[in-house]
Amino acid sequence: MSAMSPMMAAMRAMRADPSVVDQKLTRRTLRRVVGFSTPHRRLILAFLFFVVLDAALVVVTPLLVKHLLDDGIVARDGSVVTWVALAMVGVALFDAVLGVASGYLSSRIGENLIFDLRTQVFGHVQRMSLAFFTRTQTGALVSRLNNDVIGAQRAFTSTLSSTVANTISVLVVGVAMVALSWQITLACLALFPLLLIASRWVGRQLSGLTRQQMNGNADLGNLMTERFNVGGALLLKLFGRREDEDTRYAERAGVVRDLGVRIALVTRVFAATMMLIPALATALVWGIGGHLVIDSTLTIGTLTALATLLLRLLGPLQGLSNVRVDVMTALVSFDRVFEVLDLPSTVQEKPDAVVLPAGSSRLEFDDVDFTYPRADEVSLASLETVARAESRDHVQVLHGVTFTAEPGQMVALVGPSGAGKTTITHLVARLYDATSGTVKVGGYDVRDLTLQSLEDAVGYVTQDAHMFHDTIRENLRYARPAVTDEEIWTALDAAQIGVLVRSLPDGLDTVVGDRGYRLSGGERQRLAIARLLLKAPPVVVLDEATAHLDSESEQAVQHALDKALEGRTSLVIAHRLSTILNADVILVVEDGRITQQGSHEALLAQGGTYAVLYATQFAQAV
Ligand SMILES: Nc1ncnc2c1ncn2[C@@H]1O[C@H](COP(=O)(O)OP(=O)(O)OP(=O)(O)O)[C@@H](O)[C@H]1O
Repeated sequence: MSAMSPMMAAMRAMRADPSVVDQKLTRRTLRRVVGFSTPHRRLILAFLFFVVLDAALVVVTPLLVKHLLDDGIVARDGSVVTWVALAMVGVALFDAVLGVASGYLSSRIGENLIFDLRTQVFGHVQRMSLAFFTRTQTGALVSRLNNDVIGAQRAFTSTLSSTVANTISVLVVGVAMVALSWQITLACLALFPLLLIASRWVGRQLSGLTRQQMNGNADLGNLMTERFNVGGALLLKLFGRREDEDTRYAERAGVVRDLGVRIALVTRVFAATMMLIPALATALVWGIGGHLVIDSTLTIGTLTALATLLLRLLGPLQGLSNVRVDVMTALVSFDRVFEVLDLPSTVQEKPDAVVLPAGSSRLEFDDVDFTYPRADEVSLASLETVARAESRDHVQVLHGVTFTAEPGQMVALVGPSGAGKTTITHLVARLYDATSGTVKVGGYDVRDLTLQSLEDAVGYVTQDAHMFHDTIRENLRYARPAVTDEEIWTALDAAQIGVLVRSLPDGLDTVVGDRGYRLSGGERQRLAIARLLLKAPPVVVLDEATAHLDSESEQAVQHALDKALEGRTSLVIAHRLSTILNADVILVVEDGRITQQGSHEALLAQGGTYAVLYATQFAQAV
């Protein structure tokens, strides 16, 4: 009568990992689960009402059969036969309607719950600091958003309904059977422990095998995502490792295949047992009952009803034997979702944060120290697989960084690789927070500002300017959704990429591939500059492309940049001679410290690191 067959439900429950029962579930988890269900309590109550009614209906048909046999057929009363047969039709119709109604309610509740959980987790994850994303494995996170959310939903639909339905069924059927013949009921019940032992054994086998199978499948999935993204596929080709990859994949796929066979075998053994025990019990009922009928202690109708009821007891009993694992599995899923929801972001907006006045553009670093946060501060161990080993403290990356960029000034950062230039730029828009010292925009400590107003004020163009897999138009509208096509073209022209976009057959509707891959480095950066122009922030942070562009694109990018930085305060990681020549202030970053600062001429006259850097990195471009 329930939507899922008892056999299927039992198998699913057994595949669940029994170790989940050992998990500690706090009252808090339960309270939160109840909290999530509260908005849907009316639906849930209606649903439970239907489930209970449906479960109680289990005994009606067998009792009708008894009536039909004893008072109709044996008593040779045709009207009873007709009446009972019609009643059976009525019960069947009623049951069908109940099934549809409870199915509808169950999916309404389940889908609402998935919706609530999904939107909350998505909203929360979006607001995590960048540190979280640098640590977390995307696959693990996506799986948490998809699988666990669905697992949690099960608690409310299948588990809740099957537990309630099974309990009611066992009670109602049990009472009916005892009322009909307590002797036969007892004899049958003696067989059920056998069923429990069998299902426990299969459960243990299956959960172990299933866990291995899930890990195996995850392995296969990871291998494919790593190898089949553009970067991985490129690496694979460049190193000519096709055969090795074939072997590696075949090995892992082989493990999954063998496990599949073993799981199927255990499942068949279980299915056979599930068929055998009811068959034995039925033989018992007919054997003992048959004698009782001959002795006239029992009517034929009662015996038939008992035999039918017996079969209806089996599924619910089986379901209840696994209820603990079932409920706990669902609750563990909730716990795993809550774990993500509870992870605080290291970059938080203060409750009394103020909005940065429009046009504020003075940028100031005052004695800023910075150490990248440790894994346990920003992420969940369960969302990263490899980084677990790393638990040592990170070394300090920035030491007492102090400088000011007055409104409209261009400040260039130069220094050896790994010196901390990118890290400095990350502190401006609070991608990370300084460990000590202050970063100010427009005279406000960035930690006192609303995140939105700070993000609106600071625009970034990174080296690997990311584009979503969408059209050029949509990628540019990301900067300002209300922008018109005309404004887009103006920005594209200013960024020196208008001609190229016009020459594309689909123009603004051209889809830029995953990570904007179909564009060259220079084109992608110019597109990113157009996006920045549309956003028009007063402060610009720019990481110039290191790749050598041909002189034409070099010039185009240069013009685009001139436009982008015009009238704005900018912090530029400089790789180009013209940038350092144009910069108002150049900061030389070495080992996280600013060791020299001043104009190009002044620094050159000072000698030291700058003079060396200039000679090695920039001067050959002259
Ligand atoms: N997410 C991170 N977690 C931990 N350490 C990091 C992280 N990002 C960078 N680092 C470390 O911080 C130091 C400074 O890196 P940063 O990227 O700021 O240097 P950079 O001067 O921009 O170098 P490049 O010119 O090569 O880009 C490096 O030692 C780097 O290993």
